[in-house]
Amino acid sequence: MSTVTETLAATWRLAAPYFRADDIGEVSVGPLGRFRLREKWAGRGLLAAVIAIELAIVAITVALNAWNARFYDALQNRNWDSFVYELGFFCVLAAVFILLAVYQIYLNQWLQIRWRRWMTERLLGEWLAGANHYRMQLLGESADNPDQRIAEDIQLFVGRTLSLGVGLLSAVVTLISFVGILWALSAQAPLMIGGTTFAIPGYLVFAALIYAALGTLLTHLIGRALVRLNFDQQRFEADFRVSLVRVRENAEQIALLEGEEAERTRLMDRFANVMRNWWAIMDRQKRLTFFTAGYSQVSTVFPFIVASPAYFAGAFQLGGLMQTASAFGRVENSLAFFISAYTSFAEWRAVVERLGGFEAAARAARNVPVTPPVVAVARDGAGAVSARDVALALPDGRPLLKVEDFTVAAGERVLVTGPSGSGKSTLFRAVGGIWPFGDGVVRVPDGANVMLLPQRPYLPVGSLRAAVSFPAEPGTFPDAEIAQVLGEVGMAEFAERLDEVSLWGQRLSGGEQQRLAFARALLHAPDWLFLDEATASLDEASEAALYRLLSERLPGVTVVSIGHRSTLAEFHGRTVRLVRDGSVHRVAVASSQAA
Ligand SMILES: Nc1ncnc2c1ncn2[C@@H]1O[C@H](COP(=O)(O)OP(=O)(O)OP(=O)(O)O)[C@@H](O)[C@H]1O
Repeated sequence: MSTVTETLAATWRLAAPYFRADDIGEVSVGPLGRFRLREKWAGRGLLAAVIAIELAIVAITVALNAWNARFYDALQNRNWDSFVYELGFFCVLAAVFILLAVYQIYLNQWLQIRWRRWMTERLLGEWLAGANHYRMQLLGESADNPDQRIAEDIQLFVGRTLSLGVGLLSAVVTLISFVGILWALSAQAPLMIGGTTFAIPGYLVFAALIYAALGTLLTHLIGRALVRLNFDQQRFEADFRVSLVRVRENAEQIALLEGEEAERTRLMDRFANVMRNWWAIMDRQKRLTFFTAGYSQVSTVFPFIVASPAYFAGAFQLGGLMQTASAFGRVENSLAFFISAYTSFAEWRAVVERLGGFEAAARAARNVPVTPPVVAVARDGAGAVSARDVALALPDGRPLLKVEDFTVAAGERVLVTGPSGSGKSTLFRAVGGIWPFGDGVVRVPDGANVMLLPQRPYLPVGSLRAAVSFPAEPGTFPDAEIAQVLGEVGMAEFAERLDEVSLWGQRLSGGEQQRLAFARALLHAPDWLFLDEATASLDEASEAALYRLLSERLPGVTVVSIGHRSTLAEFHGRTVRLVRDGSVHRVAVASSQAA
């Protein structure tokens, strides 16, 4: 757990960039129309308005406090005119207060959504840029559950930072204003006990300060464990949710393997963490509430107890007593800001830590490809993809594959084989530029249009058109062209259903998904096509048909395939094998003849 200064520093790092953002945003101000201005000015303007309103509200509470004295004096003196006048005065203050309260929330929410949109865009950028999301996942735990970070934590961060920040400001200003008032009241009504006057300047202030400081300290001691507990709760909830999502995504396999019981047990195990932590939170919360509830009850009468000797000694009227009680309450309230804000403060700290951790993980992942030793991709391969003296390693540094010479000239067709786990897919990842772990340079021709088809193609949720066009936007390819390639890969019946929205990744059979991936390749027409067991789910005849289709439709394309089937060799000019060499594998035959 970080210290308070670390939390504040982390908050600053997270929050400040928005208020310095130079991108142009649009602000619509009701009937005044729309304005285009830099986002930082929209943010700063809204923040200034929120703060100004908060300060105006404090000014109204000060005015109400003075009104208290006059109003209760009017009641005590049975002064009708004064009573009516004060009622009118109150109505004016109340009307202004209502207006301020409404716009305080409205402008606050406006700022929240602009700030959140900006942060979401930035974090999404950091996460998705240059395959960073993939590297972050490889690097491990510190960036767990990015969905929660981006969807939930940003919202909480913006909301809590504003409410705590503005609340703190309001508490400080209120404190200063009412300490002044209480000080003046202490002079007006000195402390009298048993007929003796004690000349303690500002005794009401000290009574309020000691009372509130004691409350804050005890709250901190009882409630501080909640920081860790809230942090863990969010994590356990997210783990549970992710496990549920995985069941949904793998419903078919779980059903076929009758793995429901195992899944139920696993899910309930995850939920047990949620429960255990929840019980710990309940226990802490109970102790804290015992204290805070008791404290707030005592607070109702405490100022009267402190000020009553002066009242009963006749040092001031009912108005003075009520004003004292109200000022006392304000001082104590603003000092005890942390008491009521304790839980949200704890939650906020947890959010700041998670977001800070996520940003740090994104930075670390971004640095991996630029901190040697790395596997770099140079776009200077003269007509060939080549890896010479490249060592591929696992993310933890363990060596995986030695590549003395792996060269594929443009137009070649090469099959890569080797035992499971020898590093074939990892070799492709290195060529694709997403595997920086290891040492050496992979050279790819400048401007080469490379496409990789994995065994399980990714099909985004949406229309079939979007699925087949990915990674291009739907609409990039004319429907007629999509229909044609679908027909060519043996999926003619789907040409009518391009608008249909579905979880295509779950609905289509494994073989259909692989056909769809080939359709995608035909649409994008790359110069270099890397197929990682991309036909493994198809029967041999269909596999042969797809390879023949590739030759016809993309005659110049270079094809590098990973595959285990011997029948694949006939579609390739040569085979490259990965063989075991001690504890690692190496590319053994750089250019054997076709098997
Ligand atoms: N993110 C990772 N963290 C740790 N180990 C990994 C990671 N990714 C891959 N590996 C390991 O690296 C080795 C090579 O994996 P790779 O997928 O390249 O093998 P492969 O030759 O393509 O295997 P297969 O033929 O079974 O698909 C495997 O032992 C795998 O467990």
